[in-house]
Amino acid sequence: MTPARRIGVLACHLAPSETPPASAAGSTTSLRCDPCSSKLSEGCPLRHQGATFFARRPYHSPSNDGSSSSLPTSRLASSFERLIVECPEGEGAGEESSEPTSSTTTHTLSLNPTAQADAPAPAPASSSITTPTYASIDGKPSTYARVHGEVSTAPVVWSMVQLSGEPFADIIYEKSVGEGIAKITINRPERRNAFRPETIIEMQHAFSDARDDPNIGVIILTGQGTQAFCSGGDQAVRQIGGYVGRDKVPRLNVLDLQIQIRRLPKPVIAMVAGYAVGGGHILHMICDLTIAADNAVFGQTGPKVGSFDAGYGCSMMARLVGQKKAREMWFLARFYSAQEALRMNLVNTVVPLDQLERETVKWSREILRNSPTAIRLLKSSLNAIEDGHAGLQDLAGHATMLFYHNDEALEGRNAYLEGRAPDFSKFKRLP
Ligand SMILES: CC(C)(COP(=O)(O)OP(=O)(O)OC[C@H]1O[C@@H](n2cnc3c(N)ncnc32)[C@H](O)[C@@H]1OP(=O)(O)O)[C@@H](O)C(=O)NCCC(=O)NCCSC(=O)c1cc(O)c2ccccc2c1O
Repeated sequence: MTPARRIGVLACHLAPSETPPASAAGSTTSLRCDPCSSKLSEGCPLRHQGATFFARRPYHSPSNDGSSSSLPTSRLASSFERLIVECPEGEGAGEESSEPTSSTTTHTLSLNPTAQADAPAPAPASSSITTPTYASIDGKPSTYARVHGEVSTAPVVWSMVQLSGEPFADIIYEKSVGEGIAKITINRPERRNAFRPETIIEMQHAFSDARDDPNIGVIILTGQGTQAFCSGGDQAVRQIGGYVGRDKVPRLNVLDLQIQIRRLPKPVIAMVAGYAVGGGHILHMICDLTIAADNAVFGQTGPKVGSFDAGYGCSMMARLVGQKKAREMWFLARFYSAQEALRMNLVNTVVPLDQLERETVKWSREILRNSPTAIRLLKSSLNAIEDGHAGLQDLAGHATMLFYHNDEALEGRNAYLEGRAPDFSKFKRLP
């Protein structure tokens, strides 16, 4: 029998005495296939290779049946033929261990009695798919990792958003149900998601809504389909002076969108499949993070089509890839694979195309766990040194917002409204 592969086993809180029953059905009803959510007990119809399984109950909650055992925080690996559950004697089994340790009990459950005994084991998951959330000094989960647990990669339930006014024609705007993620999708796949003035105006409305919605903490920007994130300005509507929309006014309004994304006090993640070229390449660079599918292609085309973005398109790029490489990208206008882009620091990670949204959502959820004010200030601070007066103005605005939560600020306002001199004497002048 080919042994089932373990993709990575985290701490399992099943006590050694709690041996899972020989039938998988009873013990695995709360476990679901990570990519497709099918119940482990029923088998994954898509037979995802090397899928991880995870328990749906929240971490550290009592089990639904009222028993006192805490949730198995394991990320369980399975080949669908068999499920291996490693149960350490104590807490804190090592992650990614290849062999059971002496303090580990291994339970093997037969999941699919009809499976071929000599069926090939699934390929091990690429390390880029399961971006490790927590490193530790000894391979064992740190206290922080145990408290926070793994980030869920369960699929998001998206709900379409329609704002007042005309329905969106060039974009799709969605929000996750019960989570703080918004997704803006350029929806012109027949033009490789090239943007025209109307596309940009719709994106501006959606970004503005996501900025103002206090429930939204992360925004994903992407393109419809797998062929392109965005191929830049629609050359078919480019005329003298800019790109022309229904109102016949030539515009370069993507420049306003760049500023909007840059100034938005929430992280924006570019989720890139296929081509991110021309003005589309600059859009992904402006985003705070870029998650690339392995079919992604990056590059500038401007010099080939008689255009250039000498604003963020140059300064941002030079910061990301360095001056020499930026000159290469612009002067030669070559295209670069996702792996090359990773090596050039243009993107944060590369994942298989079919894992793209899953990984992007995982990153989003990881951000959403953290302090929104810390994230807000960090984005502004990371921008500030590059953005000169505008960057300082943005950072200073956040300082004012925080000060407005403070009694000292309220004393000033109250004194004014009450027609008296403010008494700031009780506020300490800290070192
Ligand atoms: C993106 C491609 C490399 C994809 O190649 P592929 O072979 O996969 O697909 P096709 O070439 O057959 O494309 C399918 C279909 O889409 C049309 N299309 C694709 N991109 C565009 C586009 N940008 N504009 C208009 N139409 C586009 C294509 O014509 C096909 O249509 P059919 O009817 O024939 O089916 C490749 O398509 C490609 O290289 N595209 C052009 C990329 C490009 O040059 N973009 C513009 C760069 S300039 C720019 O974006 C820009 C915009 C601004 O607003 C600025 C503002 C201020 C300063 C600078 C700006 C700026 O530089």
